[in-house]
Amino acid sequence: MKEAHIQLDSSVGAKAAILPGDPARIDRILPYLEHAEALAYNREYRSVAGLYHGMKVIAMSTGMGGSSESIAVEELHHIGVTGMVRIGSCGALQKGIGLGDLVVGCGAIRDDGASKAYVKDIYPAVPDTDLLFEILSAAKKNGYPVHCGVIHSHETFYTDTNDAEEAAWSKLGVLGSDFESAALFTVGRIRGVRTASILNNVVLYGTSTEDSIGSYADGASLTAEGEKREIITALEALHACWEKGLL
Ligand SMILES: O=P(O)(O)O[C@H]1O[C@H](CO)[C@@H](O)[C@H]1O
Ligand SMILES: O=c1cc[nH]c(=O)[nH]1
Repeated sequence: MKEAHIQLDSSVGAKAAILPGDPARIDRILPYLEHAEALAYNREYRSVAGLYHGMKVIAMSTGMGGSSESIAVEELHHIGVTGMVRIGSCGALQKGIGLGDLVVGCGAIRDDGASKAYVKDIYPAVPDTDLLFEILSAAKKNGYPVHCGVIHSHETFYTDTNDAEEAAWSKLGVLGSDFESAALFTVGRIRGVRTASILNNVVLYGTSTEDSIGSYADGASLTAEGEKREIITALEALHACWEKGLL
């Protein structure tokens, strides 16, 4: 039977998945896959499957926010996926993180709602160590600018307190903000799924979030390059784990 939201079942036969937020990003993943086939498009969940150096991989969008992310993780887990890497976008919280630089979370602040629905927020949101190691190895081997540290997953943007909260996290050395990584790490850990998150920085610290995200949507070149970097890094890392029999 097909999963209710992602509309996929275990006949896909993939252990690995890369997870952008935006359904449009799926088109830009396709050139990296062989024998790619469209699978489903229900709500925010658009999926394709293909081969990456012999490894079957699903690319599926998860939409915006921790609740959509948590449903994606649960339903992909039900159909047999054991390794998931988010390829998202973020806003930098530190000067010195350039547009298109990769921000890799070694842990995420659980300022979202979904992860708290699973477990008290004293439980840490951390990625899988093997996937994290392979991500950093691949990014460094390819010469990509990469920053690894604590990231902040928040629930939404337009609250009256968002700017003040981000300034406070910045002072504490947090690298950047997204919406979904904390839910991905938390639900992945609880369900025994390997997860990790690579974020393409689309907002320089101290600049307008809305304008910068608009430029990214319009295909601005530095952030388009960052997106290519995160796709390649995610596929290489998943493949390395798959070859080692970890997925
Ligand atoms: O580009 P994606 O992967 O959606 O990631 C980021 O962009 C969205 C906000 O613009 C949020 O989902 C945030 O996490
Ligand atoms: O500034 C940003 C950009 C993308 N996603 C976020 O959560 N924040």
